[in-house]
Amino acid sequence: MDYSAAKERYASFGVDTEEALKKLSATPISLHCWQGDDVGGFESPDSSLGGGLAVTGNYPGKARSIDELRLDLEKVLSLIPGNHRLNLHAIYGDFSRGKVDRDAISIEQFQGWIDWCSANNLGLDFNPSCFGHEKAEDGLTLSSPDAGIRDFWIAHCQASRKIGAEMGKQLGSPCVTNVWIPDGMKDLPADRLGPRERLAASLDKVFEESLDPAHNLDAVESKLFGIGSESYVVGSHEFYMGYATTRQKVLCLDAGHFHPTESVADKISSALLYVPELLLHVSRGVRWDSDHVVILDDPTKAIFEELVRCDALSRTHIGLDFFDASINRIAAWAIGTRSAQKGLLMALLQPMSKIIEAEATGNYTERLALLEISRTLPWGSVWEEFCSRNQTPGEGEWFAEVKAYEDTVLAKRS
Ligand SMILES: C[C@H](O)[C@H](O)[C@@H](O)C(=O)CO
Ligand SMILES: [Mn+2]
Repeated sequence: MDYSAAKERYASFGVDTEEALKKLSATPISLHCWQGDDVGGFESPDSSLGGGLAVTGNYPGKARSIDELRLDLEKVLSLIPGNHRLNLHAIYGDFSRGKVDRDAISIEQFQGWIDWCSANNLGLDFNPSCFGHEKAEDGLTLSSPDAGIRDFWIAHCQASRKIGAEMGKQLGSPCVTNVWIPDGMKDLPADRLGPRERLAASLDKVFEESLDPAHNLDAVESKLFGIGSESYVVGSHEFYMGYATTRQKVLCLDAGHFHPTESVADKISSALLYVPELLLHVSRGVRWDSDHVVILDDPTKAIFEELVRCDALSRTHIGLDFFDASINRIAAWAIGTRSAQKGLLMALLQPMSKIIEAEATGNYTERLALLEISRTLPWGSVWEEFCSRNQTPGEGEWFAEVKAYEDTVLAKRS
């Protein structure tokens, strides 16, 4: 079906496709840099991941330097319609002028990224990297019983916020600086309270300096468990829900950080009542926090439906969090980002006024019927129109471009 026919079909359900396209266009997705090199970073050539994170696969062509990562990101951006952001971890700084430990990083290591983002019309988000470091080897950082270890990671997170604020200032768009720590225990802890008290105190120190929210927004991310923290995670959902509520921080919901049967979408409306803003890490856990590439599955669609139904797009920062080294990494980025955008578009195209009217009048039969009917409305034609208006390849075209890039660029990386 061509776009004008699709537009008419949607209009018959009271949906304005132009309005949906406008909203989709105004919603950036923050592309996570770490899909490009399996969360390696550029601190040292022999970096190890740690922190309960795992990347499997050995597909050829991973980015080995900042230049290669930027080249790959430029390719990915050409395959994704709209204007977006880059989400950088601290380990992706430019350390070519000499190693700087995490507690001493400054804007110096990140100015190159700011300049590149500015040239590519991208906003920038940031994350302290509290893993893959000798001071995180026992799996404890901000909640460690060792004050020296805590102070080191507090300094790293403080430095990261300042870098985030400078990124936001220079690029004219607030940087979301998201704190995630791996802290937890493999086996049953005797003391669950102490580490949480220490984490809250450490975070209060991290956030002590007030920074202009026009430049930096603080986010905190919970987790259910990781490899080596199966029995106890200090920064659990309840911990951060309480922390973000009492300190009015941005709450990060990672779709892989909950029990597989829990609905992340259902958490959105509750969290919005208590925290100022949300950060999403759109991800796909397969049985656990496996960080599979995002696809247009039901949990992903449900998250975007909730954002639209809660009218929460202006209070939500959408980021991605997956890393798959078993498939072409450029394709992984393109599939995941385009799927997130498609999920959002589908949600924006739902005949909500009719569905809400049915619900308000107690007509639950019509509500269910409309939800089912909306699944087969021609959203794909509206998506193709969005790609074409943004001079990006449509569904039938983008993969050939990835293949060509693999042959001409990735295959030459040994
Ligand atoms: C790289 C990590 O995925 C990221 O920092 C964090 O967001 C996470 O989800 C850890 O499981
Ligand atoms: Mn995450």
